[in-house]
Amino acid sequence: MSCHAEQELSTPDMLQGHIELHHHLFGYLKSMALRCAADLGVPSAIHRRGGAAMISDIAADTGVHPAKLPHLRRIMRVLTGAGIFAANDEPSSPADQDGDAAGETVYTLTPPSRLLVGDHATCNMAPMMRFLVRPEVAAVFFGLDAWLRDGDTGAATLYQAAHGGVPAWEMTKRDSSYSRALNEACAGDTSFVMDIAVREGGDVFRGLSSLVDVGGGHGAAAMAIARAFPHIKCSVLDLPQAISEAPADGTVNFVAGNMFEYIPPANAVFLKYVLHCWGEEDCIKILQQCKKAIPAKGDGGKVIIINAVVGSGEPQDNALKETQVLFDVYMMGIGGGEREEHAWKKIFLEAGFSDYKIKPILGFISVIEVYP
Ligand SMILES: C[S@@+](CC[C@H](N)C(=O)[O-])C[C@H]1O[C@@H](n2cnc3c(N)ncnc32)[C@H](O)[C@@H]1O
Repeated sequence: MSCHAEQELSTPDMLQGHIELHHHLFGYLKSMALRCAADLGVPSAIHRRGGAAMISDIAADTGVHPAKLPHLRRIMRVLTGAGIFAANDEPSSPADQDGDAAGETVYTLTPPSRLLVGDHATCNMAPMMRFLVRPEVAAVFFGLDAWLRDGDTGAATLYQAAHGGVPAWEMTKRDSSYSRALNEACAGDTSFVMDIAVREGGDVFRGLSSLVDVGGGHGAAAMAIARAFPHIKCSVLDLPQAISEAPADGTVNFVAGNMFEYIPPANAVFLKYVLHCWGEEDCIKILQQCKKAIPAKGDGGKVIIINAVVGSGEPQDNALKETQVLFDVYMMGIGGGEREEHAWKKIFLEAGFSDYKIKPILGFISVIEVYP
């Protein structure tokens, strides 16, 4: 039996549709190839060779077995096609992969692979690659259609539906390797975003003498703030499973606790990438606790949020819009979502705050100051 489309589409349209479907269906191979290159340290290897390297150099520097050189070439070919690396003379067909000509290919870095050079201290995004393709994370989205049809899940998130009812932040308690991978991913991303936040939105920290980073994980944001503004006494509040593995170097004070119950007092509460993990009601509860922790209206207290504000920032190109949509679906999986300004405003007002100010710093990522 032929499918419906075969009777309706011209042959060129069928071919095009077939190609595009495969492009999307194999999309996960790009994610896996990217994770592989990040784990092998390919971007750093190219960087150490002065920014340009042949496949044999990359293999030698990353510990790839010489017998696997043709396979590494295939991976590099996928990633070059995806814009992660650039190549001077990319082989034109898979049949050329093992030929001599392919041996001459010189790979260079592009902006995305430059973000994968180095370690945490130098803004490394590699831990995020590792985390986002973990089986526990990918598994969340396998049940999407069933979850959408199911009206009986009550408050259960897609994450819980995929993990036998266990919420995301309970999983970090049960599985220390998952917890470590998440915290390392957040720390890598944070060191990158905080560089920009301090540069573009640093004014929000001026005049503060103390700050508590709520849901601050391993303290990367608090440490960045303490480095840029040494007079601010910075603390981090997070769940015990995150705090127990935090690298305490004395720069910031770590407190294990639950933000729904108590937040230690400070001039300002800082929340980076926390509220988009939660639905509206939970955000209001968290912000009510934040309000109790800061000085009252007129006494300089505020909440500083770093999160996406959908539709904010410069006019958006398609890649940025698509990234925003993907972030939103990912957060939906955990039980939250990305918000437009009107949704943020509703939450702030319902939590008892009187005003707010949004400053876009990186695409749709903004610094939001919220005042009692
Ligand atoms: C997406 S991560 C963001 C981490 C960090 N702020 C960043 O931007 O890198 C969310 C953090 O919230 C923490 N968290 C979740 N539930 C919490 C709770 N009830 N109390 C305190 N922290 C919590 C998690 O452990 C995790 O570190």
